[in-house]
Amino acid sequence: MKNIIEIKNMSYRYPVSDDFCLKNITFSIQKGAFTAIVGNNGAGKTTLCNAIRGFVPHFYKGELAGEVIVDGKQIVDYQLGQLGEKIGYVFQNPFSQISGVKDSVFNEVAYGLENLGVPVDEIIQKVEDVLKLVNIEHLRGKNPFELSGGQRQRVALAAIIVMDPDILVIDEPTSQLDPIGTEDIFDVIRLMKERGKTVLLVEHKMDLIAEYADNILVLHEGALVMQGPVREVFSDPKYATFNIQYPHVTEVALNLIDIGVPLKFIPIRNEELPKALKMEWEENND
Ligand SMILES: Nc1ncnc2c1ncn2[C@@H]1O[C@H](COP(=O)(O)OP(=O)(O)OP(=O)(O)O)[C@@H](O)[C@H]1O
Repeated sequence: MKNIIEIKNMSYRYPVSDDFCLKNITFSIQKGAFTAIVGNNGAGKTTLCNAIRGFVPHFYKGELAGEVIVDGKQIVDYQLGQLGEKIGYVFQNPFSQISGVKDSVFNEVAYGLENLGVPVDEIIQKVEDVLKLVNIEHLRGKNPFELSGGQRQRVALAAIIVMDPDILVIDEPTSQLDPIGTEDIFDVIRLMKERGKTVLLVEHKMDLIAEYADNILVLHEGALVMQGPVREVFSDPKYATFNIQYPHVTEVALNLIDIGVPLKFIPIRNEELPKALKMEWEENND
């Protein structure tokens, strides 16, 4: 499978800062993969997303070293507009994403397509499909500024999905949502993956990462300290050294191991803990 994103020895320093907030980062992402970026506050997750979508260095100047390659082309050789068509970016703060010039959710979601000059009947069809997908049909007539944070997060996601970009970079899409709303958003993201989209997601909810993502990048103080399939990273004792959350079930399992309860493997999804206990028990009682 082709690498759609390649980062080679990338370092970045913001203009006003003395220190590099991203340090010598190297990784690649295959087309169609769902990758979660995790790390403590200030680790550099949002800055890394901004480097991938070209805002570093096109918008935030500063000092960039190394290479950022998207779909075979260096990021510095793209126009920001070209990158905007290829990469849909959903902001951490849904309040930043609302355009402020549209008076209904329907028109807000249609806005990007209108700017591209897409024929009206096509716009209507696409917006209807996406409103249904993200489960906000009932909000179509509402003013985006009257919505709750969670509703705005859905509208922001819809406004990006409707543009049909190859890559989705999503920064904490569920911070304003309750557990049900959160699961709904992850279902939409899963659907995007099934449609062949490459997804990069910053998220603190590790249970959902364990459930849905393929790979994890672990950032710590600007360095990429671990990368690999979700199960490998959560099961690696090195992960514990960064004081980042685990999936709840993994936390419970590690506590059990600590007090001397052996497990056949380290579970990362809820349904796996009984399995790990049962396998261990059966092996010892044959
Ligand atoms: N515009 C900026 N100018 C200068 N420094 C910045 C800027 N934006 C972020 N930083 C600094 O860069 C570092 C990385 O910040 P970043 O927002 O990328 O981290 P993060 O992992 O996304 O954190 P959080 O989980 O809190 O969102 C931090 O030390 C932050 O203070």
